[in-house]
Amino acid sequence: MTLTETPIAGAWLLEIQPISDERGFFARSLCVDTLAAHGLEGRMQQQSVSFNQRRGTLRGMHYQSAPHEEIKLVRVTQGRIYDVILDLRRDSPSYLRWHAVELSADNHRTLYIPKGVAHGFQTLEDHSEVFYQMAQAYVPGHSCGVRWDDPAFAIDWPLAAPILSERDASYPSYPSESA
Ligand SMILES: Cc1cn([C@H]2C[C@H](O)[C@@H](COP(=O)(O)OP(=O)(O)O[C@H]3O[C@H](C)C(=O)[C@H](O)[C@H]3O)O2)c(=O)[nH]c1=O
Repeated sequence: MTLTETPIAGAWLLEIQPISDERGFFARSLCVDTLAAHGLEGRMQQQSVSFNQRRGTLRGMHYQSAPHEEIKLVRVTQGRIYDVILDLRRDSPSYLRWHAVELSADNHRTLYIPKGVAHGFQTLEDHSEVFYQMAQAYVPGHSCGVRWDDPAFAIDWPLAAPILSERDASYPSYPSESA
């Protein structure tokens, strides 16, 4: 498994190193000690799955508010997504910067998302399934979000007219004094 830091401080891309033979391959996709050696948390509390019927579905941009901020590992077990992380940590050198990575069942990539960084994605294929592991539990009252299309972030999404939940379509604009 290799780790590459993204332009968002503390967010890392984990890639497998397949060991192939005539049957196919085997690969390590998560190692607590390897993450710890990079100062990252590998011990997860919960895992979830998000199934998305149609290409163009957009979920995000979500995070959990203090004191329940969450560390998240995201990968794709079916299909392909355009995965976006957005730094909302005011003290971060990458504050208000966003970064996108294509995650797919074929590339087996995992994104490590630190506390304070919002997450979202848009599916690039029908029937795309996203697998999450979180180091902190889900707390409904602390589930927050910012607008996918807020000019304060100017995130480039691949497909127009996304399929959105009512909630994701109705977040307020990011307060300009914060920007
Ligand atoms: C996240 C979550 C949701 N739920 C319930 C709440 C709703 O009744 C239902 C759907 O929730 P929501 O519309 O918030 O699901 P998504 O829009 O996929 O939210 C997720 O999408 C973005 C991209 C993420 O990074 C997070 O994993 C998460 O916020 O599942 C739970 O019971 N447990 C949970 O951990």
